[in-house]
Amino acid sequence: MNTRAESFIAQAVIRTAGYQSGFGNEFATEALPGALPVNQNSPQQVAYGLYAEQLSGTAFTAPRGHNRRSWLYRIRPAAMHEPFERIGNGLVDRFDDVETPPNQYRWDPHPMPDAPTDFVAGLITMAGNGSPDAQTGCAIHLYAANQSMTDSYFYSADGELLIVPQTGRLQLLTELGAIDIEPQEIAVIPRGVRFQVKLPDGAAQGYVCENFGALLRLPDLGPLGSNGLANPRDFLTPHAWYENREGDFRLIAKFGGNLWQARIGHSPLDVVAWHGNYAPYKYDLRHFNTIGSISYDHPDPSIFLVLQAQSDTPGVDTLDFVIFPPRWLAAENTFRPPWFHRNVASEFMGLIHGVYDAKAEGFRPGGASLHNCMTGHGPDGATFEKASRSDTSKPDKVGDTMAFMFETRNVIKPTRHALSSPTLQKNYYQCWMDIKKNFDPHFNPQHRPEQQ
Ligand SMILES: O=C(O)Cc1cc(O)ccc1O
Ligand SMILES: [Fe+2]
Repeated sequence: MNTRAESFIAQAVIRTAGYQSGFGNEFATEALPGALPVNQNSPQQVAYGLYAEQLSGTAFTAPRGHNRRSWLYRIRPAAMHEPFERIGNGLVDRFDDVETPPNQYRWDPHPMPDAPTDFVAGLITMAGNGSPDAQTGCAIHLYAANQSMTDSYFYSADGELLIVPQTGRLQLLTELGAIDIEPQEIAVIPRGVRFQVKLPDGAAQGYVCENFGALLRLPDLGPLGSNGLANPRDFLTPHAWYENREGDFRLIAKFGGNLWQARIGHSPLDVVAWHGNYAPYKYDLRHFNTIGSISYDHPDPSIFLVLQAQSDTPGVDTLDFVIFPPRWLAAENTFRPPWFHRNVASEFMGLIHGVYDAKAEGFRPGGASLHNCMTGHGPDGATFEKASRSDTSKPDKVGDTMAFMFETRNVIKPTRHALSSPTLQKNYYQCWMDIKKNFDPHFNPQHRPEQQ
């Protein structure tokens, strides 16, 4: 890395000291004073000799409440690069060419690579559904990287990227500014936005959900009222930041499920000013205002919904991002952990930190699990035994935890790699096999424990 590049990264660190707050706001930000045009988007000549460019994330005619676009004022237009050519996909894989068994699956964390590997080379597709062509569904990737990106830049034309770090901080240098995130924070990079990933800790691992469908948004709150869950002001978008850097660089695109590469003679992170509502953002999961039962029974996990991608069917999302944060359990005379269940939806889970309250052991931070449409799952045997005998007259804190779920309308299809990976736990199903038969046809209902 040359010193010039380093000085710009240092500048990025300074600029990220503050962010613009609010979800999907109309932001306006300039790294040089007066770079934004006044009263119009596309003047005949832009200040500082910049080029005006519109970046649209929704159809031009999408209703105003859903319409997302930004105007970028940049040193060179995004069109300036050599033609793209196919490169190897690495472990970025398709998920539609292997039959999906209706089994429960769980994986240990993926090992860190030995060879130098940056964020893009470190992507491992685990599962997915739908397709970028149909603009619905998602791909679920892990990443394991030990090298910062220096001379390459990346974007996905297939979907917006929801990045969930599990170990190691990330510095996301994007066209629209720089975002720093650490485990228990997330970031969303919109479809098409070019970026580079630096690793301030030298290595990082985590999860990425690539959302092919409608843009992620905050859910309606219904009877909860006007506050709660993820509050809009906690979503942070960077200020404009740019680098004025020339060299022999590579622009890597994910397009139609494949990786493509073009030579580019300058950094595409050259946006000096921008305004609009199509921009990357970060969110600290520890700010989630968790709502739960204070009477009896464990509620549906929809109360833990952070972000949703809506489908055309009201109430049915193509993708839900749900978290299971630290919280008090106070419900009485009830089985407090997640119950046994089967759903029409499909569930891919990850663990960022601590222990997940439905699984006594085996679900490791950095690992993953998959329970597809109508596949039976729920607490493991040990968790069931403990929770069905615990004292529910006192509240209990689930303290040391941060699990999450990518929940989808359609079946989540694991990739060939995921199904053959050494990290796959072959005996996962055993966690339910020791559940005791307690059935007693002579049980006297008069003697049952107190009910609601
Ligand atoms: O399967 C899981 O562990 C996720 C989950 C959690 C919960 O609290 C209720 C339902 C559900 O699917
Ligand atoms: Fe579940």
